[in-house]
Amino acid sequence: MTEGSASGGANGDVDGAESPRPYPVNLDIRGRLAVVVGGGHVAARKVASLLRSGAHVTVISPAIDPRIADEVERGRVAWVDKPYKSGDNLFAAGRDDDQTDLGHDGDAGLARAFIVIACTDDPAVNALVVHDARAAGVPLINNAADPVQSNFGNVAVTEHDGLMVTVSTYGKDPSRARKVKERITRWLWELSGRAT
Ligand SMILES: C[C@@]1(CC(=O)O)c2cc3[nH]c(cc4nc(cc5[nH]c(cc(n2)[C@H]1CCC(=O)O)[C@@](C)(CC(=O)O)[C@@H]5CCC(=O)O)C(CC(=O)O)=C4CCC(=O)O)c(CCC(=O)O)c3CC(=O)O
Ligand SMILES: NC(=O)C1=CN([C@@H]2O[C@H](COP(=O)(O)OP(=O)(O)OC[C@H]3O[C@@H](n4cnc5c(N)ncnc54)[C@H](O)[C@@H]3O)[C@@H](O)[C@H]2O)C=CC1
Repeated sequence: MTEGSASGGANGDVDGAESPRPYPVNLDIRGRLAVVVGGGHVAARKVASLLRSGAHVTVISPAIDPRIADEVERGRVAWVDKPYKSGDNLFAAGRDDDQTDLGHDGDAGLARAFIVIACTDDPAVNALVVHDARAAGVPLINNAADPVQSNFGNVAVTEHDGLMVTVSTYGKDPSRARKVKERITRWLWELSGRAT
């Protein structure tokens, strides 16, 4: 049984009134190591939000989206320029602080991560990353293509004038979450327009 599957995954099925809901929190991840495996469109979005929250981000992928490349260029993201491989010594290129030294020879590569997000376009690789992250004791694990394998889900976020509003569909309809978030954003701007 996969982690969290008893409740349909942390952000999976939440149908009946008796089903447990995901526990909503605001996490302090400043200075924590976040490893994103995959470097495409989805990775670019996750990297941006991890950076906004002050995480130290390492991306493992043979290719990266221009938005990630830009952050690598600016020294804000460490890039391990190769396909994911279990147990690799992932001493991150481009930054030598302890946070991105993911392991020495023999260490499980992901062991120092606080958050791991698997978002390659290969389901087998994503599943392997989730497996390795669990084995390494990583606290927070997300498979962007499979909520049932995740123990947390990403949410749509809008911020305005000291307010943060987050929207979730329990993993069921991410586009709906984005659309509702966009409406809330417009509404918050309208409200603040009236207030002034
Ligand atoms: C479960 C979850 C896992 C997680 O990422 O944690 C997940 C999973 C999946 N998303 C899929 C598709 C898309 N997701 C987006 C966008 C967002 N997805 C986000 C979150 C989540 N997505 C989590 C649940 C959120 C919730 O509970 O509602 C947002 C809110 C936050 C963020 O990513 O930062 C962000 C909006 C950002 C914003 O603008 O605010 C778009 C683009 C769009 O809509 O613009 C598309 C293309 C839509 C299309 O194709 O129509 C697929 C199908 C993939 C496939 O078919 O291959 C899966 C897999 C599956 O559902 O099984
Ligand atoms: N959670 C979410 O918000 C969403 C999730 N998805 C899912 O996320 C996955 C990725 O989608 P996109 O980013 O649009 O794909 P993409 O094609 O833009 O990017 C895939 C990335 O994975 C990398 N990759 C491939 N094999 C790899 C390996 N062995 N090791 C490391 N990196 C590897 C590629 O180099 C590329 O950078 C898809 O499976 C899709 O189902 C899609 C849309 C939204």
